[in-house]
Order: sequence, then C-alpha cells, then structure tokens
Amino acid sequence: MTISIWRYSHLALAVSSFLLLLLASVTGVILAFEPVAQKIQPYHTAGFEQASLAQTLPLLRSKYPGISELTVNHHQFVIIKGSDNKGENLEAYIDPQTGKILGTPEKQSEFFLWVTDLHRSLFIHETGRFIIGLTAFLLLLIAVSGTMLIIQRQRGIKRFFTRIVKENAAQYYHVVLGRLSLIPIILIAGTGTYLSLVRFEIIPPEKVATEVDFDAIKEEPRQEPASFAIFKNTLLSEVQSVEFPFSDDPEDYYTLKLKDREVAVNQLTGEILSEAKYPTAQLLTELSLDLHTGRTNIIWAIILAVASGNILFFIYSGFKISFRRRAKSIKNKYTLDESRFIILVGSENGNTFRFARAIQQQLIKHGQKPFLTELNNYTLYPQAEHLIILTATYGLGDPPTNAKRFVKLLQTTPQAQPVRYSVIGFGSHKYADFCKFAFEVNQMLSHQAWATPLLDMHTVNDRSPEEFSLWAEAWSQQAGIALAVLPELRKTQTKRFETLTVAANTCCENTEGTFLIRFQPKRKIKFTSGDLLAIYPANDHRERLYSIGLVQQELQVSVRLLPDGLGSGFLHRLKPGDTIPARIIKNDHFHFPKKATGVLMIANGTGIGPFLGMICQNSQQTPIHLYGGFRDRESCNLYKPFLEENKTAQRLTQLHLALSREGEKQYVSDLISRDADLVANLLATGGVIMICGSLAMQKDVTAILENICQTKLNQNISYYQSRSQLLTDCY
Ligand SMILES: Cc1cc2nc3c(=O)[nH]c(=O)nc-3n(C[C@H](O)[C@H](O)[C@H](O)COP(=O)(O)O)c2cc1C
Repeated sequence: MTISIWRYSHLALAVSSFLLLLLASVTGVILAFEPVAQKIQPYHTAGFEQASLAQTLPLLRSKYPGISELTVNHHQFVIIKGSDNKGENLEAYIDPQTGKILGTPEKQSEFFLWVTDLHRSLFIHETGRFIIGLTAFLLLLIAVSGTMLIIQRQRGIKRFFTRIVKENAAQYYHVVLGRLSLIPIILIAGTGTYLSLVRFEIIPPEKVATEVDFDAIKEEPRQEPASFAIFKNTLLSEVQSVEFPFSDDPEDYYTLKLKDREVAVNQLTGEILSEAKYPTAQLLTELSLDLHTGRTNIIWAIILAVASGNILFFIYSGFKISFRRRAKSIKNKYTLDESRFIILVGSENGNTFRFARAIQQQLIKHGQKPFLTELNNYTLYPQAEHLIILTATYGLGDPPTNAKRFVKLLQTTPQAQPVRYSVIGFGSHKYADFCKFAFEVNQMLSHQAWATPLLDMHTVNDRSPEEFSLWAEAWSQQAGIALAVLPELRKTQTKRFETLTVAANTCCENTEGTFLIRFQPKRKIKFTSGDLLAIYPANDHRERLYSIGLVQQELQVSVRLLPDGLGSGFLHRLKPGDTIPARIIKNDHFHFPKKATGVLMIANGTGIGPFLGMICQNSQQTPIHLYGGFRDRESCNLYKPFLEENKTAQRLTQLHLALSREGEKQYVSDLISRDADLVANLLATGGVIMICGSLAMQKDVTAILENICQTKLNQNISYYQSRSQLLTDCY
C-alpha cells in the first residue's frame, strides 16, 4: 500500500475528529489527576498486602456488629458500611489490621464529576456517549495509520525504533512522541471503544450466576470464621467487596466478590455454598476501566496524562505539517501550450515548491510565460524550450508521491522538439541515498534524443538557499536570463565582495587560448579547490563563474579565451598587480573527498583547473589517477611541468592523457572504457570519481560509467552518485 493512502487516512481521520479529540484529551489530562489526588490520601495501611480475610472479617464483625459490607476500592483503601453501636449509619475508611477508623469517604469532587460528565457524554447523555465512543474508535484508527506511516518512514518494522532524521521540529517530534506514546494511546483508544460497545450492549452483558441451594445448607460442623479455609486463603488485596450475613440465620451467608469470581460462604461452617467465575466480558470491562482511567496505578495515571497531552501536541504539529504540505498548491498564469519554460516538481512535503515558485516568479518578471506543475502531470509541451526539474527523494531513494508516475510518462511521451533541461535534486546528506531519485531522473533525461542538458545536475542539501542560488547563477549564465539571487530564499544573505590582486597570468605564453591566472586575496579568506570564483567583468549584474584551484596558497583558475567572451576576455587582459572585485562561492559538493581509498579525476580542457589545486593539496598522498583530455600535446604543455612535479612528490599517482587530434586520436571516454576494471574496483572499494569539464564529455563518460556499474558492479550509477562516489561539476 502506498504511503499516500495511509497519509490521507491519517489526515482525514484527524480532521474529522480533531475538535472532539481536543476536548477528550484536555478532559483526559485533567481526569488523570483524579486517581493521583485520591491515591495520595492517607488511607493506605501498612500490611494491607499480607492481610487475609481470616484476620480481618472476624475482627471487624466483633468490633462493628452492625457491619453490612466491606469494600476495597481501586486505591486499596478499605471501607466499611453498616450501622454503629448507636444505630447510626456507618461509612468509614478503616485499618483492616486493627479496625481503627481512619476517616470518612467524601463525595466525589464536583469539579471532577463535571469533567467526567463532559469527557464521557459531552453533557448530552446517550448521544454524547455515542459520539465519544466513535471518537475513541477514530483515535484507534489514527494510531494504526500513524503506526503504518512510521513503519514506512523508517523503512521497515525492524527499524521502527531506530534514529529519526530531524527534518523540522514539528515533523520530528510528531514522529518521536508518536512512537513513545503509541502504546498508551492505542490502549486509551481501544479501551474507550470497548467501554462504549459494552455501554450500548453491542457486547451483550452477562450476569454472574451465584445459585445457592438453600435446602443443602448445613449447620454442622461449626467453625470459627477465623478458621474458614476460604477466608484463610483469600487476601484482602484479592477482594472487591464482602457482604456480611444479614443475621445469624444459617440461610444468611457471606458473599465475597473477588477480582475474578463471586463466592457464597456458609457463615457457620465456612463451606462454599456456590462459586461463579465472572464472564470474560466483565473481566475485560474491569480491565478496560483500569487501563482507561489509571484508577489502580498512579504511574499509569501519569502516563495517561502525558499521552493525552501528547495528543494535543499531535493535533497542533499534524496540522502544521499538513499546512506546509498544502504549500504545494500550484497557480499558473499561463497554460502549458504557450510556455517555453516548464517547471516540474517532485515534492512530498511541499518545501520544494517554494523553490519552484521562486523560479516561476523570476521568469515572469523577465516577461516569460513559465508553466509549473507536478512531475506526475508530465505531458507534451509544444512550445517548451527549457525543462527545469526540481525533485526531492524519499524512502530508499524513491520518488515523492507526486512524481511516482514520471519515469513511465517520460518513456512514453517524447517531446516533439529539442528541449534543454536542468535537474536540481533536493535531499539531505543525513540519508544514505542522497538525491538518488533526482540522479535517476537526470540519467533518464540524458538518454532522451530530444533532451540536451543545459547544465550539470545540481543538488541542494537540506534546502540550502546558497546551494540553490548556485544553481540559479549557473542556469542564468547558460540560459541568458538572470534569475536574480532569489531574495526570498536568501533573506539573510547579502553579497560579500572580496578584492583579489592578480599574482600571475600566463595569458601570453601559449597559442591555444588557454591560460592560468592566479590571484592573491586582499584579506585572509577560507576557500578550497572546487569552490567557485564569481567575477563581474562589466561591473554590472552579469556574473561569470570559474572553478577554483588552491595552488601554493593562491587562487588559480584555468580559462579558455573565447572569441567575444565577456569573462575570459576580461581575465585575459589582467596584468600582475591589477585588482578586481569578486565573490567566492562555497561549492561543497565538489571538494576533494576527506575519506576515499582513491580518487579518479576526469577532465577535459580547462576542467583540469580545480584538479590542479586538489592534487597540490593531496598531502596525504591519496592515490589519484588523472584522466585529462586535450587536443594535442601542445595544449597540455601548460599543465605538464606542474603535473610531473606532483607525480615525483607522489601527490599524483598516474596521469592518463587523451589527445583528440594527435596520435591515436582518443577522448577521455576511450581511456575510461579501456580502464573499466580499474574504475569498477575503485568504486567497489570506496573510491571517488570526479568529473570536471564540458557537459558533452560528461555525457559520454557517464554513459560508460553507467555501463561499467551495471555490468561489473550490478548497480545503477545513481547508487554511487547518491553516495557521493561520483561528483561532477561540468558546464
Ligand atoms: C521520511 C523521509 C525520507 C527521506 N529520504 C531521503 C533520501 O533517501 N535521500 C535524500 O537525499 N533525502 C531524503 N529525505 C530528505 C528530503 O528529500 C528533503 O528534505 C527534501 O527537501 C524534502 O522536500 P519536500 O518537502 O518538497 O518533499 C527524506 C526526508 C524524509 C522526511
């Protein structure tokens, strides 16, 4: 059964009963204090547990000849009723060992009576009792559907009590407290339902049948009550009540109402005149009352109070979670037939929609006509030029409910015209399968003839606005539409510019138009290889991003001079000593892995830039294989001395060059095919593959890696992507 069925049932039940549940819980919390208040009264006596009827009954009968009844209440206080020596009515708490009167039972407090009436029947008698009974039953169903949701969330019944990932406070405590109070709540709800069924005689009442044969009553052999076997063998703690014989007449007898049966005892001989076990329904009713009210045990009463309090919290947090999910509601100004920009969302709890709407609003601001919908609604988009997919991941790397049909739809619905796509995965590193579904979607799109990637896939950990705006900046650059920094998502962030001084620029030394430029930041700033440098070549909103290598404490970027290139032209003209304003953007997903058995770096052209820095920083001598794709030997000469030097220093294990216009005319993808065993072994033993360079190269290499994963490792490539064993930063 899918998560949504349980979720919708859970929500529907909660919505239909929440007002009554609110009332029942508040009154339940109050009523739980009644047994506590009662129990702390000083009528419990030492030795009660050991006292037998043989000790107590003769003593009481001689001390109070008019005694008619003894009762042991739920707090184990002993009460006697009858008349005293002056013929006055007697009702008192007594010490069963001495017969001493300890106090007089008071009437139940008016306040508790009032709350009990409200709790049981809403002051509307039988109708109210029925409504409350139904509410208890609904609570039972809510608890069952909630249990199913926790099992699904925790991925199996065995993991029911394992750690819960803290996504947000409402959700976290809803689940944590739900698990803790599950048993008390099921008991409250189950016993409440049962008591209503008894009350309405849906469970038919059965009478206890104690039939005494008066003709068979004997007067001999007489015994003192203290010697009656039944009295000797019965403890006071097993008794609910004892009715004393009305007179000395042999036909009057003792009636013992014990916990499980009723016994009639001859007052002269101690013989058992009749004995009847209570029917199961009656025993269950007593047990239900004990469990539902906490009347027998002060600790249980407190647990019930806490559980009822938790129900109040569940009502609050449950609605909070639902309102957040309702944030999914989609509003479109334009139809799908007229949109060039299609935004598709996979979201379970609604958060991803916030990001999608921000893109939608930005595009509208730029005069575009975006269309936003759920992944499950994927269809033909006749005007589409751009597909932007934002999706969360759930379960074992599964799609959210509103994206479950997407994979099938994508296979059966090819777009008629070429479309450029970009996928943003929303997930959390706290889960093993980080953004797995998004990786799968990206992979599937890469196999569609009509689809071309506009960008490398981006991931957003824990809904980080910074990571999302990194995608926005990259997308803006490629699409030529500035998605402003999404101020609503980055409320607290203001741009911080650094001043960088050019330390060296190799612009004049080569013919290929590729050059290395190094900067020295004016103030001490923390950055590392793989982070991004944002520059503003025209001193306006136009931003250009370059992947950073940290080399000898300087910030180095590798640039290819493009004809009319705004950013590359600007950098090419810079001379040592020049200063520029720039921003450094953290790019955590493309940092050198802290723990890896080995790293395989794949780059073409200037994509080698961040790897130069990472190799330089490899002081731990993690085995690194660098696969570099260049046109010819000449074009890799810029990096050659540096790489040789690091190889000698054992910071680089092996350099594999693929030259596309010289010798065997190879691409890096050919070398990866050739070294398939090395790749498979690396992935299987916890190594990491990093790719940086053009999207076209990335596509070819990923196809080969996909094949290696499937044939040699029996896994999908997304398995390694979601475990951060395949990192990409391509453009
Ligand atoms: C029960 C549960 C399971 C999750 N499983 C994963 C997972 O396997 N991989 C992952 O990257 N993120 C996982 N996440 C994190 C979500 O994908 C992430 O918080 C996302 O931003 C939620 O977006 P949404 O609110 O639009 O559904 C999980 C979250 C929850 C609550």
